[in-house]
Amino acid sequence: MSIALACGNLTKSYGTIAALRNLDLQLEENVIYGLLGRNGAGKTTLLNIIAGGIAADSGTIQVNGKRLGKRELPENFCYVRDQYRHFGEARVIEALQVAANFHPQWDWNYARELLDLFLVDPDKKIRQLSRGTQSLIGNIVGLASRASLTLYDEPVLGLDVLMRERFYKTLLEDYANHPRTILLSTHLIDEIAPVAEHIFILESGSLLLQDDMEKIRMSAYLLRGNAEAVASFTESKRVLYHEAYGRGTLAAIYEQLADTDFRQARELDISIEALSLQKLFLYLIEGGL
Ligand SMILES: Nc1ncnc2c1ncn2[C@@H]1O[C@H](COP(=O)(O)OP(=O)(O)OP(=O)(O)O)[C@@H](O)[C@H]1O
Repeated sequence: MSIALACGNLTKSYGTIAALRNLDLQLEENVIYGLLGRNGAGKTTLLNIIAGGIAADSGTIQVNGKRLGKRELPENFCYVRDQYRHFGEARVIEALQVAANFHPQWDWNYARELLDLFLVDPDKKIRQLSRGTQSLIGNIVGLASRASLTLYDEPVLGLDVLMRERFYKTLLEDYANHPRTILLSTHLIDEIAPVAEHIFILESGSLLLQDDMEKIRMSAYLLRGNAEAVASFTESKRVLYHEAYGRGTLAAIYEQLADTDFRQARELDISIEALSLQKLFLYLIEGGL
């Protein structure tokens, strides 16, 4: 696998606020990534720096092995955020024409299909559209640009559940036919779990956890049982969070469990339940590491 994007030791502060702290992050070619983090974790700052919108205080960004200069844009990339509401008086079709000029792999047939699919009237003025429909224009640009590196900042913000599902389904279908590197930042954590192949969790400008979604599914568990039994079971395991209740203990762990572990848990009368990505996120943030 080759590396599409590598951020090395990125640091960015706004006055006394450290938005990114020595962040290292790599994206492999043709993988869908999820970027999670609570408000103010540094997600938008990271995406803006990669997209050349703001400069990092220090650190490097390499795209396909080539180091980017300050505010230099990656080649063949697309950054989708809520900028379309600033197009105000322009019509949807005019905004797409502007986007098409910037993206060498732009597919007009596909863009028209997407306008139909997402029920967006190309002749409407952008200011006449609802907030959710304005977000959809960005998503149409992200899809139709077919850029080899696409960054989405909160692409489903303001979309109803039907349009969110439709967006993720369309993204996956198009990605299967036109593989590319995609980084999606979102607060709707459980919706990203079936879409992303690898997850980054940012907290206070640093990576708290990153792993393949498959590994996360096989490693995030919630245990409940007698306090001593849980303590003995988790002795050499990565415990994210634990809490006493009555005479028992609840523990969230991050560890791939073997058959022998499940057998031991049964013998110790410990219940094991898989944690959703959202629950894992909550325990990580609440419990630290
Ligand atoms: N232009 C700015 N001036 C001052 N502080 C800023 C600026 N932009 C971001 N910050 C601060 O930097 C930190 C990271 O912000 P950032 O917008 O990157 O977080 P985020 O993870 O995208 O948050 P959210 O999920 O709420 O959009 C926050 O503490 C924020 O207040």
